[in-house]
Amino acid sequence: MEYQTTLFALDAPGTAPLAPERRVLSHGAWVDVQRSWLGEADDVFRTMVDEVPWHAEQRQMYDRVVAVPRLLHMYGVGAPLPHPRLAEAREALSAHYLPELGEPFVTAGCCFYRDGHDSVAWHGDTIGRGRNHDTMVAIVSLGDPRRLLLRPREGGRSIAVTMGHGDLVVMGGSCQRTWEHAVPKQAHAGPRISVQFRPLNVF
Ligand SMILES: O=C(O)CCC(=O)C(=O)O
Ligand SMILES: [Fe+2]
Repeated sequence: MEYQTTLFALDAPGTAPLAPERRVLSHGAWVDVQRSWLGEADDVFRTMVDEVPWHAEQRQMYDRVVAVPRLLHMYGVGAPLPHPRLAEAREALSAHYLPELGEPFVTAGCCFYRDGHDSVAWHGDTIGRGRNHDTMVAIVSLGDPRRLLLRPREGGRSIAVTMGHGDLVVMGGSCQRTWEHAVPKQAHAGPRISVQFRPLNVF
């Protein structure tokens, strides 16, 4: 019986068919959202907590060195991902977005937000191609829900997208250069992992 269950689980498609809903923003930016997309999200989360070689980073802020408030690991081009569902997810995203993106997703940047104190400040992923060209960053979220805030660089109202367990959120078009995003601190939050799939030369 155990054996059968395992076989079925392995046979099951890892991810639901991709049919995200698009929210068109100003300046040629957009976000796609598909709730509960990733298969076996619980198992992917647990595996990542235990097996990703998480490390802390520090950065210079004016005259001080401060801890980056989250743990990080980057799976570069060709690096095996820590769970087969993630490899499937990347393939499915590459296939679905290829006509629009023109290239595959090849890297997987991972962030571990240990609790509500961990966060990421306002920024765009503008190192490399995202500085001057349209591109995409596809985020799979695992664990506790957190808010992704987005705001136009020129000023204007921000929008919030809650990223829940297994949800897919794709930032596309000019989003990295005409908008900024952040994951703000919040009073109460359990652990959350974010996996960000990016094309070559987008950081
Ligand atoms: O936590 C997230 O999903 C977003 C992280 C992010 O924006 C980044 O690492 O560039
Ligand atoms: Fe980012």
